[in-house]
Amino acid sequence: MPVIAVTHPLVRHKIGLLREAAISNKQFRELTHELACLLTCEATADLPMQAATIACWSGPVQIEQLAGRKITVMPILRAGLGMLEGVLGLIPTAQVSVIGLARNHATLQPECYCEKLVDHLDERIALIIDPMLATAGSMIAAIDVLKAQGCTDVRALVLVAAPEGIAALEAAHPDVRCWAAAIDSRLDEVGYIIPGLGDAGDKIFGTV
Ligand SMILES: O=P(O)(O)OC[C@H]1O[C@H](OP(=O)(O)OP(=O)(O)O)[C@H](O)[C@@H]1O
Ligand SMILES: O=c1cc[nH]c(=O)[nH]1
Ligand SMILES: [Mg+2]
Repeated sequence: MPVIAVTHPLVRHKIGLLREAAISNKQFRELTHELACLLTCEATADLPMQAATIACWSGPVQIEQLAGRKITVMPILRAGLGMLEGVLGLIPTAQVSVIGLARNHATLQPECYCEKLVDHLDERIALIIDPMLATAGSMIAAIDVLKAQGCTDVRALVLVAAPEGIAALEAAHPDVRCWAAAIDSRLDEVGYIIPGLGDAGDKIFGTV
């Protein structure tokens, strides 16, 4: 099942706070940051571990370390930037691949205006971050870019997903798992998620 609803009580509580119409930019940013941390825990729960021996104060001790492939985090500009520090706070050695996608308001198709990827994507796990999965056009375009560079383990973290976007993502990239803090009811006639959050980019950056 590519889209996984995260049902942790802290996630459910914070998503509820995020829906408040009168929320300030500061509060929206803070909650987005906190939710990104919580989603990161869920999306990395199966990372492989390896044993190592270190010098502990009491003598040699066997510990566990993260093993295997390195991670790249890919924020989808702009709104994905609101989740970046939350992910990097838990995975500080991750490298960041940036993609700028703006949804055309008439066609709802994503238009790419920036792409700066790290190297060796075929050896990395990718965590794409974006608060909103609406039609999923933006997420699918970001995954297309990563797969074209050979990335084989792509994961996505979103705050709110619409059923229409989930269906489109599952059809386009059935191998990609997506962790969502909430799955909402539907899209409206102009492609906004209902009940949703409104325009996440505007709320994070203070634009209208
Ligand atoms: O699933 P989709 O239908 O593609 O819609 C979701 C996209 O729309 C929003 O970005 P937007 O294009 O508004 O850009 P912004 O982050 O700069 O505000 C959002 O952050 C997603 O990237
Ligand atoms: O509901 C939506 C849909 C797309 N982008 C947003 O920021 N919000
Ligand atoms: Mg926007």
